Amino acid sequence: MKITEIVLTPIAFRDPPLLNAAGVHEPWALRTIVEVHTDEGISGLGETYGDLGHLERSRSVVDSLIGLDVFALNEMHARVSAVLGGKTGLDKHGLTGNITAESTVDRVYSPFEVACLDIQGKALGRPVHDLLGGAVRSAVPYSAYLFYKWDGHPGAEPDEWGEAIDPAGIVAQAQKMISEYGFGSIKLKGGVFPPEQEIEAIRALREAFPDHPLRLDPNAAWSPATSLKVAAELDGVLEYLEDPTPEISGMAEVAAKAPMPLATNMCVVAFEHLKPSVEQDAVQVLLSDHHYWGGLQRSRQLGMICQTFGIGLSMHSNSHLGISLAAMTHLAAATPNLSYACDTHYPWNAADEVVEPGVLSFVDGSVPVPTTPGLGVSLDRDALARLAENYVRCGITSRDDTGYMQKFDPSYERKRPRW
Ligand SMILES: O=C([O-])[C@@H](O)[C@@H](O)[C@H](O)[C@@H](O)C(=O)[O-]
Ligand SMILES: [Mg+2]
Repeated sequence: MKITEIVLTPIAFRDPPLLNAAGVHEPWALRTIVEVHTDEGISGLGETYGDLGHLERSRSVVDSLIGLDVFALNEMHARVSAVLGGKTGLDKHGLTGNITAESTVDRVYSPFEVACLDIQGKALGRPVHDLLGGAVRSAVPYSAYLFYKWDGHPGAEPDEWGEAIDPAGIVAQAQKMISEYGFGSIKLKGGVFPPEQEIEAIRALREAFPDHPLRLDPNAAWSPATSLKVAAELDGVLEYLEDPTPEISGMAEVAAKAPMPLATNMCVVAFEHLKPSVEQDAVQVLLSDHHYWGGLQRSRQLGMICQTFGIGLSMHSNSHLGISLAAMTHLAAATPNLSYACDTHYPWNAADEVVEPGVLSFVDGSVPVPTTPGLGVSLDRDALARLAENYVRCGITSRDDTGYMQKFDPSYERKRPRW
């Protein structure tokens, strides 16, 4: 079954003013929707980043993939690598860590792989998780992903989530999200306020939700010494502490004395980072993410590597829509050692969905695994056209949380570590 055409559509969807260690989310989040068509009339979907650099790199490989068999995924990876020729991508916001030339290939390749698995599944009449070894769970648990936030974008009406800039606001946000989605675990995005305030927020969450596992992720905003102080304060409270400090060596220094496991989606983001991390025992839980670990099959291989070295497995998320949610759910369903509830930004962006309703839903904090052929989702063409129009009109071409924050606070600087 040969690839005859590939269509890449950049889109923009509304995003609330979520605060993080790099600044604040802009009013629009960007993604690219990938459609792969074949000579047998079967098409597949992928979803990836929308930043211009990534979009251009993705566009640059399209011609080399035309004519390829949709089962020839090793060859597809090799062709993407050959076209990119060692180019390395860069995230302006810097929240996804040390991107390398190899992981740039994996990032570009990923949505094409997902679309080909969607096609393979449709051709075989089997869901994508069957192509990954079969589901070991019928529903995938996700966590409530809390953010400090403003009540709305400056100059606009307050959004439905309201303000969250202190422990009471964070607890109220958790209550709303958990009552709507039923999540059974909670992650707080930190690195926004001085660590003492974020410790207070975690304590308030513990009091309000005595049985929910809790995580805190300051995106490397703390020095190793600050990280160890926070870790000692939150001993027995966190299931893991995510990226307290920059770099593998810094994480190793903290991990040697911290009472809880350390997790990352920043210092180990490419296969070449695994060896030094394992040698230094820097990370006890890895957050996988098929968008940058080279698609679903490579993420399964990552799962096996983690199992081999006794590293726990969780899943990272950026702002995303339903094609990504479907892919994440199939992958998590078919990854036996994925023992933590996955992250998802979905509640923040669900209002602008690009797939037809009915397949994906949250039941008690979990997404029931789709059982129909392929990913199980199809595009809502009207929504795609609307979101593509947003992209053209919104004027944003690369996510820039720091630049957006500086519009309101010109003295704001990005510092890592800040405390
Ligand atoms: O969207 C955000 O602000 C997050 O901070 C995101 O960019 C991170 O990549 C991510 O969710 C994380 O877990 O570090
Ligand atoms: Mg993180």
